[in-house]
Amino acid sequence: MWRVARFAASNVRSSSQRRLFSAPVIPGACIVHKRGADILHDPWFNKDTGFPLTERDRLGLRGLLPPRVISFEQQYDRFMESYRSLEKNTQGQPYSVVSLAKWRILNRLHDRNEILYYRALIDNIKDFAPIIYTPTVGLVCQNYSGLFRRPRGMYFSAKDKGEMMSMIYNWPGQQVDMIVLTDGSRILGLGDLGVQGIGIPIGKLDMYVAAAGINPQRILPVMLDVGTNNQKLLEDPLYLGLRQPRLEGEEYLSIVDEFMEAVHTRWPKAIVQFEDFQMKWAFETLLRYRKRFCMFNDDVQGTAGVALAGLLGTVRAQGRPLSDFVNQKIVVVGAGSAGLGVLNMTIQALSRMSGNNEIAAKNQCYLLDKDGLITKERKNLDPAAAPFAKDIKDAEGLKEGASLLEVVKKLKPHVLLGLSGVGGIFNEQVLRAMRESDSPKPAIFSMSNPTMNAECNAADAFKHAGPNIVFASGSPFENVDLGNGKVGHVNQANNMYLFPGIGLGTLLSGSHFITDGMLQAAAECLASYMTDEEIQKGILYPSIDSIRHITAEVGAAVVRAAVEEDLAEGHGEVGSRELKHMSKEETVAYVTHNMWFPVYSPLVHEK
Ligand SMILES: NC(=O)C1=CN([C@@H]2O[C@H](COP(=O)(O)OP(=O)(O)OC[C@H]3O[C@@H](n4cnc5c(N)ncnc54)[C@H](O)[C@@H]3O)[C@@H](O)[C@H]2O)C=CC1
Ligand SMILES: CC(=O)C(=O)O
Ligand SMILES: [Mg+2]
Repeated sequence: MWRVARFAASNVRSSSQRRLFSAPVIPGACIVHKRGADILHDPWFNKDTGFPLTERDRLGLRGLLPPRVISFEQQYDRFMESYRSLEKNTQGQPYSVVSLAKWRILNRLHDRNEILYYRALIDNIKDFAPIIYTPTVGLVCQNYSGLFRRPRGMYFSAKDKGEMMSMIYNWPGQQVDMIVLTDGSRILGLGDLGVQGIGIPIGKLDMYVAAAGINPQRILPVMLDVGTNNQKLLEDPLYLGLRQPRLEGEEYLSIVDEFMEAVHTRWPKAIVQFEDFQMKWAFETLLRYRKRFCMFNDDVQGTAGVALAGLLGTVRAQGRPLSDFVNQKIVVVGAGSAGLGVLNMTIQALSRMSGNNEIAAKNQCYLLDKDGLITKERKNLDPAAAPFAKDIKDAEGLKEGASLLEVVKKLKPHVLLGLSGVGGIFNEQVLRAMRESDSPKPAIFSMSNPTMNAECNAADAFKHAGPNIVFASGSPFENVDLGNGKVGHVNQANNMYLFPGIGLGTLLSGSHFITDGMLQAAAECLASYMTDEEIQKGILYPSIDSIRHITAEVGAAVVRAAVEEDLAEGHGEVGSRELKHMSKEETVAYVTHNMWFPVYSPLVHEK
């Protein structure tokens, strides 16, 4: 059962209290095995002009830097000034020019000085997330081969078969906690981008550092390059990946198997997040590895929890008790890894709430793909979508393959949720039809990324579907001015609100697996986070400014779920017994205490 009491408990926190949250600072000394110029060229240790004179002496840096020592705060201000002047100078230029220029300046800092980079990212997450994450990261992936200056992360290709166990030891970090892995086959809604998809693990891991406080020396973005079926890339002379069609079947799986074994051998406790795999491999690898390794699929499982939290929020926004969730008619558009993940978790929740009545739960939900409404009459029905296909007798007179417009007109759904990757399919007619929804506050979730692939934009949603809707999108949009001082609030329904907490909580619990119970606890925590006052205004998710706070809470919920399932073996000095005896507040404090925060720490040289 969903623990409804938690929703009431959430009301005691105000947004200002959340903003006051601050992470613990003061890390100890940091051991380096290099000296002199090698340190200046290592972004993990480099402090630029910030090295104190004594440290310059100790590390053989004296004379390699201009004499004046600049404080961290001055360095920070200098960077932000140059960022703001770039913003000013590029005003009015096309989106792609401006955002790529912003990405370049951030990327240069990332390559040079990670402490300063991550501090700037954490302090300006609202401005910078759209650059290092969706939508700009999509543009960066599309242009990756041209933008490439330095490698980041690791690249395992089909040509490395048999070598991965030794290759994994080429990574310079001693310990890795968090890996984000892609094969580049479905990058956001942009399709197969081959090796260029490495931008996604990099962006996701930046969010891990910023939101979850994972130490950047312990993260590893990985590209599994098994070829690409993108003809344009195969013909591009600058393309940096393998110029061959994608491996399929056993050949493909043997590459992923070898990588997973290699990772597990070197870092048995590392957590692997699978990201942006095309649907067939997303499901197959999840099934194959989730009981053997500590892994999850973000698109299937992370997205599901975020969507479910939003759907529960829409019930509260209607002024209804949560138990009314069982009466919501939900239309999901897109039957891929994300859409099916969402539907699966939603049906589980509906079913629990209606006394384990899965049939009643399924009756509330409708699924469409590129060929329209999916029913049991569908020829060549995808086995993954089959459990959600409508029995034609329960389809309210709708036919197999009915169009989106027909479905919306007939059903008058409470929720219209897009995960199709197709920009603009919630067109004017569809949105107007949502005015007839049976809900006083219909929900429109346009969750596909990046911005161009969103099913509709925020302004159109409020304009055509009316001012009463609650709106969420996968990529950020500005709030909409509805006139007369009213604001149409735009929520960002993105898995970034869960995956950092899922990874962090799993790490700190010491669990070897990520179970449905841990994922459900993460989703419940997010769902209960918003106050009734916020929800009434149509605000379903926290502001990205408080992502570190929500991540600590989600992380703690995941730890506690692992403890409940007797999977928590502890982390570092904290053993399973201590975890068992922690109260909820103590667990949050434990998680918060373990979040890394960027400050310069004294460097100590060791041979
Ligand atoms: N907001 C978030 O947190 C997340 C958003 N996404 C976004 O969701 C989108 C889909 O991702 P996946 O499910 O992994 O992709 P996928 O390729 O596995 O599935 C896409 C689905 O959309 C369907 N589709 C295509 N054209 C359609 C149309 N005209 N009408 C209805 N359905 C149509 C396809 O038949 C397929 O079932 C991507 O744009 C991705 O960026 C994915 C994960 C998280
Ligand atoms: C957000 C995300 O994971 C996606 O669009 O694929
Ligand atoms: Mg993804």
